[in-house]
Parts: sequence; C-alpha cells; structure tokens
Amino acid sequence: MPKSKKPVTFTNSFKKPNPSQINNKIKTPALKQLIQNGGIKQNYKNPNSIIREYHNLNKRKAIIKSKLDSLPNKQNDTQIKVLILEQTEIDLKLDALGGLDAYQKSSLLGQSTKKGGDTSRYLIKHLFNINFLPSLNPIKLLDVGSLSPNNYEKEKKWIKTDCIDLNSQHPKISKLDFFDVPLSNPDNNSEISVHGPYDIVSLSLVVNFEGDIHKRGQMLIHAAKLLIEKPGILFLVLPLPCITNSRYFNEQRLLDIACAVGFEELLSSHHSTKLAYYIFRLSNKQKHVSHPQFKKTLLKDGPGKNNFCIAL
Ligand SMILES: C[S@@+](CC[C@H](N)C(=O)[O-])C[C@H]1O[C@@H](n2cnc3c(N)ncnc32)[C@H](O)[C@@H]1O
Repeated sequence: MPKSKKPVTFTNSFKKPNPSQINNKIKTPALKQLIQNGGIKQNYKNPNSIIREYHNLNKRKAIIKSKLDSLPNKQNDTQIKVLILEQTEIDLKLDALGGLDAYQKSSLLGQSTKKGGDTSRYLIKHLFNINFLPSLNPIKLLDVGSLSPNNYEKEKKWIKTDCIDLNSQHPKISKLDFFDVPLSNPDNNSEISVHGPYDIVSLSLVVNFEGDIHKRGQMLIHAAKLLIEKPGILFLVLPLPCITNSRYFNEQRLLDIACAVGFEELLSSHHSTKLAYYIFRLSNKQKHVSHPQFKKTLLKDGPGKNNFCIAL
C-alpha cells in the first residue's frame, strides 16, 4: 500500500488543512491573499465536500494546462506568469486537501454499502439479465479507477478482474494510467499482467474525474480499442448532474458521442438519485478512427447549471 503523505480521518472533524503549514509554503503575495480571503476552505467535515472541491480544482487545473499549452512559450509573458501562479495555488490547495489519497478515501466512504453500495452491482445484475453470466469461459474485465479489488469478488468464478488506478489503495490494484493499458500482451510478455483485449471495461466515476474534456472523449476511444468487438461491453457511470444539469452536455449528447466511437448499442441505462448508469455494446471497433467532432457547445443555459462536457 502506498504511503499516504497525510493520513486522513473521517471522524466528526475531518483533518483540516493546517494554516501554518500552508503559510510556510506560500511564496507569493497573491496566494497569501487568497488564503486570507478564504480561497482555501478550512472546514472539511464532510467527505463529499472534499470530493467536490477536488473535482473543481482538477477541472481548473486542466483548463490552465490547456491554456498554457496553446500559448507561445514566452517566459516573461504576463499572461503565462499569472497562469503558472494559479497552477501553483491549485497544487497547494490540492495538497491542503490531502491530495488524491484523501479524495480516494472519501470516495471509498461513498462506496460503502450504507450509502448504497458500489456501482458494480448494477452491471452484474444486467449481465445476468442478458445471460452473459454465468459464463462457461472466464470473462476479462478491466476495472478502471478501482478503489477496492473486491467489487467483483462474488463473481470471481466467471470474471477475471484487472484493477487499476492512478494511485493504488491496495496491492491487488495496479498503479497504472488507463491510457497506458496496452491493447494486447506485447510479445506475450508474462510480466505484463494488465493488458487488452477485454470483454468489459468499467469506467465508473472515472470520466468525470478527468479534468480535460478532450481526454474524457479519448477515454471512450481507448475503451473501444481495448474491447473485443461484439460483445465488448462498456460500463459507464457518471454523476447524475453531468447528464441532467449541464450547460454543455446531456443524455442525447452522450449517446451521440458513444455511437460516434463505435458504441452503437445502448443495452441498459438507469438514473438513481445521484448517478447515471450506462451499459453500451461495442458494435464497430474501427468507427473511432474517423469520428465526427463534438465541440463544447452550449445546449441549455440557466442559473445553477454546471459546465460538465465530453468533447471529441
Ligand atoms: C471517484 S473514484 C472512482 C471510484 C470507483 N470506480 C467507483 O465507481 O466508486 C475515481 C478514480 O479514478 C481514478 N482515475 C482517474 N483517471 C484515471 C486514469 N486515467 N487511469 C487510472 N485511474 C484513473 C482516480 O485515481 C480515482 O481513484
């Protein structure tokens, strides 16, 4: 288990960022001002507020990165300096939150059966409904963004699960970026245990975790590349507001994007009070090679809406 830099506890008082620690790291007057103005929240009593704040910071970080990538590299340009400063501020804020580790521990709490259980149960129920399970041959499943290696424990007779995460919380979860999962076993190398092709790829609450809207689209494409054609299955879960309350995204948009990269068949979908579940079947593995563009365009405006989007 990787050592956590900052142990976190979820008792009544969540480990608050220590302002004196933050102040030691502050190099810029702008950041000092930000903290004085309350830019860094110091009252994280609820795991959900960590998750929300982590997502907001990650999104902002991705926007700054793409702005920096698009600007010509002039070291002294004021715009670049301001962006780099903001990047530093965001990293410090993420640090004060406890980083990815605290985020994952908060997410694990959200996964507990008390709070409705993990999302894998929806997939399993559907696999039985369509007689995909029980299966004669073991099914290969890639669980991306896995917080527990036991999500498919009950089905281990039929399902061989590879669990990966950017920051593994368990020895049975490989620390690996989804984009680095090889499409096949290179040279039949037995040391590489995580590789395609897969029967099922699970992207449960992972696409929204990625801050860059284009990389979100690329995640769907990488899933299509990793899956066997017919009946490769993509299990996608998003927070419900991404579908129902975004200025730039809705269910039709998701279905259009999925179809454009080869997931032409929607096997099942469901909205719970908090999550939107989708099970797609890959019917055209090569379709993503020349897909149409889906830019960030305003679909519906209004007060209180969010800016979630997936672009291709
Ligand atoms: C909200 S948690 C997912 C929780 C779990 N899958 C569930 O459904 O409850 C999101 C996880 O996705 C992981 N993640 C995000 N992008 C990833 C990538 N490119 N490769 C691997 N893991 C990724 C993050 O590290 C984080 O632990």
